[in-house]
Amino acid sequence: MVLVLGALAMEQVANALCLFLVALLLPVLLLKLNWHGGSAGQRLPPGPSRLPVIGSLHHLLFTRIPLAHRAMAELSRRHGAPLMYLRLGEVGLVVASSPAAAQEIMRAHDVAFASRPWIPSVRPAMERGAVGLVFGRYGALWRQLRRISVLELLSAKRVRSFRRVREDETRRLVAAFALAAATPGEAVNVGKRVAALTADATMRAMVGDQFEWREEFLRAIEEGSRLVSGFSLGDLFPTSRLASFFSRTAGQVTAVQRKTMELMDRAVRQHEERRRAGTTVDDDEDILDVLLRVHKEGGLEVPLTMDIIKSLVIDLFSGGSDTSAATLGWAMSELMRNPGAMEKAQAEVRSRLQGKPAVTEDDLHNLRYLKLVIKETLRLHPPLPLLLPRECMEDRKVMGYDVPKGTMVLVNAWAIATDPEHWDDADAFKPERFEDGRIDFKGTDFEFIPFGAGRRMCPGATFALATVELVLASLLYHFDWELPGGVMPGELDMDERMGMSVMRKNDLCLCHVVRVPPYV
Ligand code: HEM
Repeated sequence: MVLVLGALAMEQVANALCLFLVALLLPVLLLKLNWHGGSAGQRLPPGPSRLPVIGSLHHLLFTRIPLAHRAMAELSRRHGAPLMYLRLGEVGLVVASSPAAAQEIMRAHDVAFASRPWIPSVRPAMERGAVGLVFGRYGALWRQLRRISVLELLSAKRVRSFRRVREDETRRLVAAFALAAATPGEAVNVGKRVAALTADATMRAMVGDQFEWREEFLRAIEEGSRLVSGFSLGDLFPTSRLASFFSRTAGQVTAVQRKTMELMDRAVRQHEERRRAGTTVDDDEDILDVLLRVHKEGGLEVPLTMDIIKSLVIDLFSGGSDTSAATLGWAMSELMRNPGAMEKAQAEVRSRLQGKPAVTEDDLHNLRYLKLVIKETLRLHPPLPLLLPRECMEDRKVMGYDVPKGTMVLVNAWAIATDPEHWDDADAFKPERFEDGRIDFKGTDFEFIPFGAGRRMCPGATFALATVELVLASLLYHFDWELPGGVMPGELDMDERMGMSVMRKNDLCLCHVVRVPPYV
């Protein structure tokens, strides 16, 4: 199953129902639970004070900062705790908010933190065998899926093989915007159109051009992500039967999982029929084709079941689509707020292409400034600001503190990448700061880790950048953009909302004129 636990959505943690239920359950839980702040002799990392039963939850709620990465950054700053301990209900949580803390977790102790937690909302779905890459526990199956993903499914060669899909989808987007430009002054919803493009391009790469159940699939994925991107009451109190009685999330997650697996079944049948009919050409394989071939060839250390194959495809789709859309939305927003950077990026792409009718992937190599714009966007707006949760598999000492086995661990990549201690003018959008090529997002510079680091680092960066670069270059090449209604650049709101990734809260609607007409 593809459920991406993007991060803790504070809106959900704080939702009224949860609070009401906590209040209702408090007396019962107080009798039932034995609150403690760590075993005797343990030296937990510092952090805010903890109350019986609810632990540190009240601190997160009272910061009144709706998004978890910002609330946790504020708490970590307030308590001077680059490695911070929180207790959310019964769940022990450690948050790393400095490059040194991140490096200890993802490099020095990488194996010990290489698993993912199965919170009660997702556990039933996982235990039914729907384990893919994102939620896979560290072990032989995960290692094998990781190897197949890195070497076969998301390799540079495979990503190149989807070039036609990306260029085709981008051409369609540009043609649609060119048509819309015929009505001067009318704003187009850039964010929404770009999200549809990344969904379609990713879906075509995963299951081919003929998947007829697009809408149903997208709806199910969105619902699944909504359900697992926050903590339900049952997740906060996993040992309480009362809490799990009130929490319906696990049942809802299982229902969504059934739906997505059923839709994937149809895709598998379609692919098998095509293969039997001999119409699949190796050069033209989509990701599902590759997995079915690997399955048929056999000889794997851990045999792949059909459920695992379907879960992996769903994982790659959910991992890949929203994150790229979010990056594009934020990149366009930052360029609109920073006309100097917009002008420079447009001048670069226009001077390199010299009036060609379309941007192709061959043109991207030369677009140096565009790549800096994308890096700076990922610094200020990492789509997964807390990466994905890890779980400590054995008692560990990190930065001199005890991290007990079973603790959930988050790395606040956003806090690290916007910390004035490590970045000059940290909040400003300055692509030039990456000009000297000293810092990259490959997982070795711990002050900039939008794709994570270590064994669980994102395997999809090449896939993502191929789409983001082509679409952004095309939007800047063909059109000039303006904020509607006389809004000044500095007035464009940058409010965030938590979905599968951290997206713009409000649609990015822009007016545009055609500068270089596309070839239609
Ligand atoms: C701008 C785009 C993207 C960003 C910023 C991003 C970021 C991340 C991050 C932060 C993680 C967690 C890393 C960790 O725990 O250390 C992750 C994991 C993952 N990503 Fe991405 N990602 C992007 C695009 C993609 C794409 C395009 C795909 C696939 C087509 C993908 C597939 C995955 C998978 C499968 C995992 C789980 C890996 C594992 O647990 O072993 N991502 N990504």
